[in-house]
Amino acid sequence: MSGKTIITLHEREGIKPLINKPSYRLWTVLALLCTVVVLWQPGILAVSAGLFLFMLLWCGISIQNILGRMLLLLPFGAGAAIFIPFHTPGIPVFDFLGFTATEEGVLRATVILLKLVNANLLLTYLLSVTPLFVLLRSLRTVGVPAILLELMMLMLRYFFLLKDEAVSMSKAQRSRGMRFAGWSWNVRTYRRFGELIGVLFLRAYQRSQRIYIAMSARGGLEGEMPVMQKNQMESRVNKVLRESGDAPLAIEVREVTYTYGNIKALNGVSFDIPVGTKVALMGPNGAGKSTLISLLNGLELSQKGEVRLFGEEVKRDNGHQLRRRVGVVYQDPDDQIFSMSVEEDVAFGPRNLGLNEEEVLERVEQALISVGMKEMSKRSPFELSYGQKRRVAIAGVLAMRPELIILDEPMSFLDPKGRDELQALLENMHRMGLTIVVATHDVDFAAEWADHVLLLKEGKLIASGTVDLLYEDELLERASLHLPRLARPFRLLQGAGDQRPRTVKQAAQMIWKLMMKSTGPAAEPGKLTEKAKPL
Ligand SMILES: Nc1ncnc2c1ncn2[C@@H]1O[C@H](COP(=O)(O)OP(=O)(O)OP(=O)(O)O)[C@@H](O)[C@H]1O
Repeated sequence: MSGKTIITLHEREGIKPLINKPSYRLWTVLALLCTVVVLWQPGILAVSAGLFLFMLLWCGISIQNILGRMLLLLPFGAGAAIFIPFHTPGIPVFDFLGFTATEEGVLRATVILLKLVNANLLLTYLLSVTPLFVLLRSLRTVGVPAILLELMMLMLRYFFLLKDEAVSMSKAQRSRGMRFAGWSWNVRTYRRFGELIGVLFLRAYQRSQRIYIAMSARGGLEGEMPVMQKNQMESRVNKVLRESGDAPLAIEVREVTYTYGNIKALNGVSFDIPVGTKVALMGPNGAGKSTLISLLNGLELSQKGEVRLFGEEVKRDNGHQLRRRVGVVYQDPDDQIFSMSVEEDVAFGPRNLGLNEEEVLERVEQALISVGMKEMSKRSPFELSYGQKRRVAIAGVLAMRPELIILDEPMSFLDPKGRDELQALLENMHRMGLTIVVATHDVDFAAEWADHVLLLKEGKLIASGTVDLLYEDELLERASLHLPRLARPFRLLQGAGDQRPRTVKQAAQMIWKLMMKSTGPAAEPGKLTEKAKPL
């Protein structure tokens, strides 16, 4: 453990907690703190300080860390050492600058200093061996109200958020030549610094709004929905679907319009998505994809038209119930993760469903296994890589066991291996029976993965259908997309322009067939067209 570390976010190797159960640890420290407060014998306090120091070293806490925390005592200790001996009546011992220190005063100052040292050692032990989120949870066992703990967690999240925003802004500004050199700042530097602080709070505010939406989407702000209620609702919806005799539809969007002020983000959009479909939602920047996602999740309500999820119209009063059947994974995982450990974060949604702790833990384990993050369950999410955070965000949604899952640009910032793994995970989720909607700009991924494509442009649905849409040049042009890479070589080969390989395997088979067909020298299939010939 580094000498700088004062609190710990996750369990660290090499640190022995001495008392394994965090709540027992907390109770023991509290009991010892009370004992230290009531003791007035300097001898006993000195011995206990020695014992606590030995205990800390035995636990594996570095001496730098202990000394670092002792420095925090300096202002209080100095106050006790300077004032108390001279202000306590009793037998005089020595004079200093005209003030007389008394025997009782020296004894009292020594005792107070020893008490401070003991308390500091105990708190160092507690904070060093107990991850912060575990500590906060164990405060429940000493009667701290749950709401207060939630508030503390959120405040901590806000603190980390500000820190992250400050670090990324400072990096971005320094990379563009900004410098805060030394103490000799000029007016321009102060002005820039002021702007920086203002923008920092604005960004943190915007991010906290997004976190609020993500919490709300996982039932965090609307109180518990008992599982019974959810089951009852499911059976009611399924009954409606059975009685209607239609193919079950996961999503029905009818003439939906949504505006921000005078900007029409969605304009008369209509489509149906049957249960179990893999949908790619595509379109250029500003097409209205994110707005549509907010409507599908019931976070926003359409101003005209209607949205139905699993046969039930999304309204203000049932939005939060339907939302629990629809999981959304936002583009930036930092908007979605707010708890102090991976497992706490994944457990957030199931706890809001009112499940018992055993079932919550079972769901958390399953969700973490399915995204390959079981090993990291105790880690702090804020210390993970971007790809790992995205997996945690997906696990958090999977643990809610939704029937429809919507992912906003899930491939962004992932390395090629991460993309392959995410695609495999999406396939897995689909096999589990989920309907999946992925908002993406990645045509190659959409062509390979999706069953159905929705093309949006300037708030209008310009096409809805199978992935064949992704091979229609005119549509691609209108939607600012390009032909899937696997199909491009075929456009350059005579007689093969209509080939639409979705996977590398299909492309290889098509090439093989073309090679088999190829016999004569002139216009045989598979020969390069004029366009493709080298000059
Ligand atoms: N909060 C907002 N206030 C005002 N206008 C907004 C707001 N959010 C989105 N818009 C506007 O609504 C339109 C649709 O935006 P939306 O974010 O839904 O598009 P998108 O397809 O998700 O874009 P991108 O691919 O860039 O994420 C855009 O013109 C955008 O400027």
